[in-house]
Amino acid sequence: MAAIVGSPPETPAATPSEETAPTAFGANLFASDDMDMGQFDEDFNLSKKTALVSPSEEEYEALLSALAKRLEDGETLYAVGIGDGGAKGLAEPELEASIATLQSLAVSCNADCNLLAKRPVSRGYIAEFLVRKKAESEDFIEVRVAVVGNVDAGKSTLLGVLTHGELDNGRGIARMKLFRHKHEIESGRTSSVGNDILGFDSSGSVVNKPDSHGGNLDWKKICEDSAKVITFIDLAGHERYLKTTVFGMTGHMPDFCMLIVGANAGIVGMCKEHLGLALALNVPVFVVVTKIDMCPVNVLQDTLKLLQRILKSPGCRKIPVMVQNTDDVVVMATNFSSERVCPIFQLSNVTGENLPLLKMFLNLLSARMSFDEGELAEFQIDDTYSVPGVGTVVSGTTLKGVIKLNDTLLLGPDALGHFQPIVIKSIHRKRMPVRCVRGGQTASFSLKRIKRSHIRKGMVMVSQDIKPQACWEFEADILILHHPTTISPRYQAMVHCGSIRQTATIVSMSQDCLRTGDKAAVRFHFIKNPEFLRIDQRLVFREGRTKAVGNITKLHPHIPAGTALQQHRAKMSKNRGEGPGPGPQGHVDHGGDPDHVPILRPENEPQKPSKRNRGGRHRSSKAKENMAAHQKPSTSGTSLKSAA
Ligand SMILES: Nc1nc2c(ncn2[C@@H]2O[C@H](COP(=O)(O)OP(=O)(O)OP(=O)(O)O)[C@@H](O)[C@H]2O)c(=O)[nH]1
Repeated sequence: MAAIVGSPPETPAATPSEETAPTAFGANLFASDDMDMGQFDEDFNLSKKTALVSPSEEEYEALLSALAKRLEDGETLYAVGIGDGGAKGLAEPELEASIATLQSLAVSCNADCNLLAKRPVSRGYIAEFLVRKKAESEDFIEVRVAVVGNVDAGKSTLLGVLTHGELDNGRGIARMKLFRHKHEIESGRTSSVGNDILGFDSSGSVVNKPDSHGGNLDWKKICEDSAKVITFIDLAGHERYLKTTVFGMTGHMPDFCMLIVGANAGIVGMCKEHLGLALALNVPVFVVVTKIDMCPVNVLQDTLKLLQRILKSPGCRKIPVMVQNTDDVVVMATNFSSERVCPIFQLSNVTGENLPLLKMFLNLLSARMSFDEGELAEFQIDDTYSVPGVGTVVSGTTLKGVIKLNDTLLLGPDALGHFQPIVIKSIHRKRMPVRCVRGGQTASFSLKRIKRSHIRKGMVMVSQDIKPQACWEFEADILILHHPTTISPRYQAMVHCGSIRQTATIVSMSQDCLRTGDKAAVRFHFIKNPEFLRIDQRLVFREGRTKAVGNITKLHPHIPAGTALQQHRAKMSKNRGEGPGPGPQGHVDHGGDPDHVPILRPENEPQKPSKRNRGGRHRSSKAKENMAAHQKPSTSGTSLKSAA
C-alpha cells in the first residue's frame, strides 16, 4: 500500500465502554453560554445530571430554549443520567422522571424523542436519545456518503437493498434498480457517479417506499416525508473508472466514506486505493464487509484480521472497532466524526443479517459541513444537463451562504477567466422544488438564458459581492504519496480540487525533484481553463499510479484576456475625446478592482470570436487554446435522473 497520510491523532481510542459512551453528547446539552443562570436557585444547573428530574416552571423554560437552540441543526443526541453532580447514572424513578421531561420538551419543539439505548452503570442507569425535529415541508438534514470498494464487493447491491428495502438473491437482482446505463445493466458494473437516497423520518424509520410496479422510488415524496436524507454517492469499483471515482470523492463533497469489502475476496484491487483516497481527503471512513452468508468462517476471519492490520498501520492510524450491537452503533455514531475511529460492520445483503445495525448507524450520522447564514453564497457545479422544456440545469453543492429563487449570482470562470451574471430560475433539492438552499446542501438550478455548452464541471456560481477571480496558476504544499521515479518541473498530471478536474503543469517547486514521501511547495499552471480556487482547499494530483495530495496555499489571480483590448479601446476613445460612456450590458460592479475587467459582451451571450479573428490568421496561440476550450461542448450526462 502506498504511504498514506491520515489526520494527526486526536482523541484516544473510542471503544464501546461505559466511560467513552457519552462523551459526544448529553452531559452539557442544556448548558449554553447565553443562559443567565442568576435567576435560578443556586443549585440549579442546566448541565446537572438531575436537571430534568423535576424542573420548576422557570427552569423548564430555560431547558426548552436550550433544547430549541440545539435543534437548530435539526437534531441532537442526548444521554439522560450524565452530567455534573457525581458519578454517571440515575435511579430508575429519577430516570423515568427525566425521560418524561425530555419527551415533553421535545414535543414543545415539534421534535420526536427516540430511545437509542438504556444501560446500567455504577449509580443506576443512563438512557441515550435521539431528539429530531419533525419533517418540515421543504427542509431536511442532508448527509452525503461516498460508497467505494473494489469491483464486485457488493456496493450497488447494498445500496439497492438499503434504498429499496428488498434483499438480494446473490445474483445481482438488487443492484438492477440502480444502474443508470444500458452497459451497466449488461455488465453488472457501475461506471458513473450515481446518487441514491435513503430517507429517515423524525422517529428514525426509513421512509423509502418503492412503487409496486417497477420498484421505482419517488424522490420528491421521500424528501417530503424525511427529516434526514442520506445521499449515497455510488462510485465505480473498476480501475478503469478510477478518474470518475476520484471526481466523486472530491467533487461531490462526501461527509463520510463507506468502504465496501467482499468477505470472500478480501482486501483486493482498488480497495486500498479507495481507502487511501478517503484518508488523503480527510473523509472519515467506515467499512462494511458484505457476503458473510457465503463466506467460510476462516476466510472471513482472515479478511477481518488483514483489514484491522491495514487500518492500524502507520499509513492509516485508525482505530478499527467491530460493530456488533445497538450500543456499539450509538457509541460509534457519536464518536465517528473524530475521523480516528473506523467502525466495521459485517453483513449479508442476501439474508439481511446485521443490516438493521447499519441502518441505525446511518440514521445517526450527522453532516460535517457547517453552515453560517452570514456568509456569501458559493456553489460548485459538478454536472450540467439540458432538460427539454426547462433549459440548462446545473447540479452541485452549496458550499456557503444561502441561494434563493431569482437570485443573481456570478457564473464562471469561462475560458477567458470571466464571470457572468446569471439568474436562478428554479431550485430542486433531490428533485423536490424548493425556494432556497443553504451551505452544505446539494441542489440543481435551472438557469436563465445560458447554453449548457457554456458551462463546465468545476465552474462556480458565487455571490456578486465575492468579486471572484480566476486563476491559471496557484501554489500548494503537496506530499507525494507515490511515484515510481522522480517528479520535476514541467511534469503534468490531473488536479482534482472540489469539482475541478483539469490537467496542470508544475511550473516550479521548492526542491529540484520529488520522490515518494517528499513534501514540497509547488506552483501549478492549469493547461486549459483558469479556475476559481480558495486558499486551504484540499487537492489530489494524480496521473496513473502517481498520487500526491496537498493544500492550496497561494492564488495567482488571472488578469482576463480582454484587458489589453479594453485598455486599447479606452485609449482610443479617450483620444477621440469621448467620455467613458455607459458600461456594456452585463457589466458587473467589481468595486474598482484594478485587476478586474468587465465582460465585453451582452448579458448571458456566449463568448464568440470577433469577426476579424474568425479567419484565425491573427490569433495568438493562447487565444486559440482559450477559444477551443470555450467552444468544446460539455460531455457530461444528459438526463436529469441523477441530478441532485
Ligand atoms: N451471497 C451474497 N451475494 C452478494 C452480497 N452482496 C452482493 N452480492 C452479489 O455480488 C455481486 C456483485 O455485487 P455488486 O453490487 O454489483 O458489486 P459492486 O461492488 O457494486 O460492483 P461494481 O459496480 O462493478 O463496482 C452480485 O451478483 C450480488 O448479487 C451478499 O451479501 N451475499
